[in-house]
Amino acid sequence: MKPKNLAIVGASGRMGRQVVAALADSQQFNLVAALGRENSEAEGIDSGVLAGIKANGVAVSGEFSCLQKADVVIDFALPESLPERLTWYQKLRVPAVICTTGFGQETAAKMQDAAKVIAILYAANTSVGINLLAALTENASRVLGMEADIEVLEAHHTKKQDAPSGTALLLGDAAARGRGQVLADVAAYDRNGKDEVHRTGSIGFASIRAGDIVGEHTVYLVVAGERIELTHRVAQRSTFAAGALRAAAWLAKPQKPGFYQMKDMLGLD
Ligand SMILES: NC(=O)C1=CN([C@@H]2O[C@H](COP(=O)(O)OP(=O)(O)OC[C@H]3O[C@@H](n4cnc5c(N)ncnc54)[C@H](OP(=O)(O)O)[C@@H]3O)[C@@H](O)[C@H]2O)C=CC1
Ligand SMILES: O=C(O)C1=N[C@H](C(=O)O)C[C@H](O)C1
Repeated sequence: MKPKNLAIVGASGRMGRQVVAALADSQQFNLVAALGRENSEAEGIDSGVLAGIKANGVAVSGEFSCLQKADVVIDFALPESLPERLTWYQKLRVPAVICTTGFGQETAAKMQDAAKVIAILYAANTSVGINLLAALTENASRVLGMEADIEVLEAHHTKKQDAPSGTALLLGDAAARGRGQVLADVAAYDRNGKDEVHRTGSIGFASIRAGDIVGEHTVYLVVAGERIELTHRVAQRSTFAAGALRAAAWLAKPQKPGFYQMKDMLGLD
């Protein structure tokens, strides 16, 4: 099959560099644009060199109009400018795998609007294992019902800017759905100073930020006398890059405009 033209947004970041490195020997994709923040220190530097591989001839740029060359984009940039980036994807009709976490309701609504025009796959975590864990969590929560206390613990590196992680929210959402709740109604993010430290039926979140932990998540489902701990650990960031490329290949098949998640690609529903 003819290789697809791929653009990476957030090319200079920890994850962007992993994606660029993973493309070095790709038969599936041609890297056609490596985008980032305007006036970034990385602007003009070869994205291959930045990624620690040999030069690939694609320099980091802040010029989003070059997305017109792309069949699909993978976005691993930060949440602040995600609304503007979504406007570009929509305007240039480029399907997008969005991997950014830490954005609010308004940006989430903007993503749903864009998905009326283009295909968007949103993945808070592109690893296959986490998406299986979400399915297991939903199932366990369904079986245990309101009898279980459910808590999500996540651990990440000290450079991570959002908490709880997008993945913790994905898992909390799966747990809530499993027992017929809406996460926003039952989430407990901060218990410090609260009169009622644990509310029955709540889903609690706790975050660790330490050293260079790539990404670890555990869902606790605790009933009287026993507990289940569903844990996933990522050993290296290339796991996320591989998942994002798999999602991009699926989206560029192409898929119809719409909002997709990893579970759609993996056939988990
Ligand atoms: N879905 C998943 O599986 C995963 C998701 N993530 C998420 O991906 C995001 C990035 O993580 P990580 O790579 O560690 O973060 P980094 O801080 O290392 O990288 C962020 C990147 O975004 C760029 N950027 C910042 N602001 C803008 C902007 N306004 N426009 C375009 N680009 C911008 C930065 O450019 P510059 O260098 O110039 O500042 C940099 O290239 C986070 O939200 C993280 O939670 C992370 C891992 C896995
Ligand atoms: O910022 C990170 O590093 C990660 N972010 C994602 C999240 O917020 O869930 C996914 C992964 O755990 C790594």
